[in-house]
Amino acid sequence: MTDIVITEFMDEAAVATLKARYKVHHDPELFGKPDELAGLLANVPALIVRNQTQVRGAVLEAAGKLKVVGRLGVGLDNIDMDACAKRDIRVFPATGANSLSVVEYVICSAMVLLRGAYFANAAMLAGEFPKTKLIGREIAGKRLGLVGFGAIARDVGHHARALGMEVVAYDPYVAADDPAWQSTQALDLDAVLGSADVISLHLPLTPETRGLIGKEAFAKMKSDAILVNAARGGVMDEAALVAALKGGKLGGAAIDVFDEEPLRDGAKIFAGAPNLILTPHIAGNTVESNSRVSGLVAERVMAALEGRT
Ligand SMILES: O=C(O)[C@H](O)COP(=O)(O)O
Repeated sequence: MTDIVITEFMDEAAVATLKARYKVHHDPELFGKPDELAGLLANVPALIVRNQTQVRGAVLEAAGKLKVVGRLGVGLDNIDMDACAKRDIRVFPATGANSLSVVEYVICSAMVLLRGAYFANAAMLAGEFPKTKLIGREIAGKRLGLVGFGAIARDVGHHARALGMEVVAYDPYVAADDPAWQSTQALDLDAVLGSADVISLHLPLTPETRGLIGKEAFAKMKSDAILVNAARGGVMDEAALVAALKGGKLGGAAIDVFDEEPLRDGAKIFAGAPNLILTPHIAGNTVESNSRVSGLVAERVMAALEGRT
């Protein structure tokens, strides 16, 4: 009988650790087969997912013996947390374990877009030498505006300061006397949007944050600002982003997360938008973070199954 079902990719060493002690069913594509998943879960006490598996509705209904969900990441919007609580199912995210990968994605994207020097291969291969067209900007001395000031945002701020950036943030849920504000100026949302050279979103997707960065928010940004969204797609209005880029109202954007993933037909909306980097929700995924995330979740799931936590 299966003890643990894993529905998405997971570091092989961590899977081997689980297999040494438990009967494991690991299918990295199972997230796309909800009926098969529901059929597998009837007597299974532990489920391990990333963010593509929807842990709700029929899947939870079918999982009558489920006690533990391991989440190979930090966002919990793919898991019905209320339904899990009602069923006494404990959910263990990999808090902190992918932060550094997200930090590097944000900083790297901001540097690439500020510098503006890395999209010239076609011209170079055609024999051009566009030296005067590729004079970009330094990151040092620029203002980073963090929208959301949780653990990952703070880590981004820490690294940004090391590069000489000034860091400001908006987060109404962080108390005014929180020590985190000692190194970062708290501003209201409009002030962050209106004054930052690089804006990075670090918000969970909730009814309150859905669509927060829309047409009005883009209108407040500096026309040469860079936007990075490695948080959740629904937080930002994709059509408004494209309009801002096409209208010269925004300097560039790196977008890792989308309203609908994968993009499919939704990809069309981004066609022709300049200075835009699109990536498939991988800001938190590196070889190193996969190892840390998988090791942490494997340990937490085993501890829960063995009554050690
Ligand atoms: O919530 C997260 O931690 C990130 O979105 C990454 O999630 P993933 O590793 O499941 O893609």
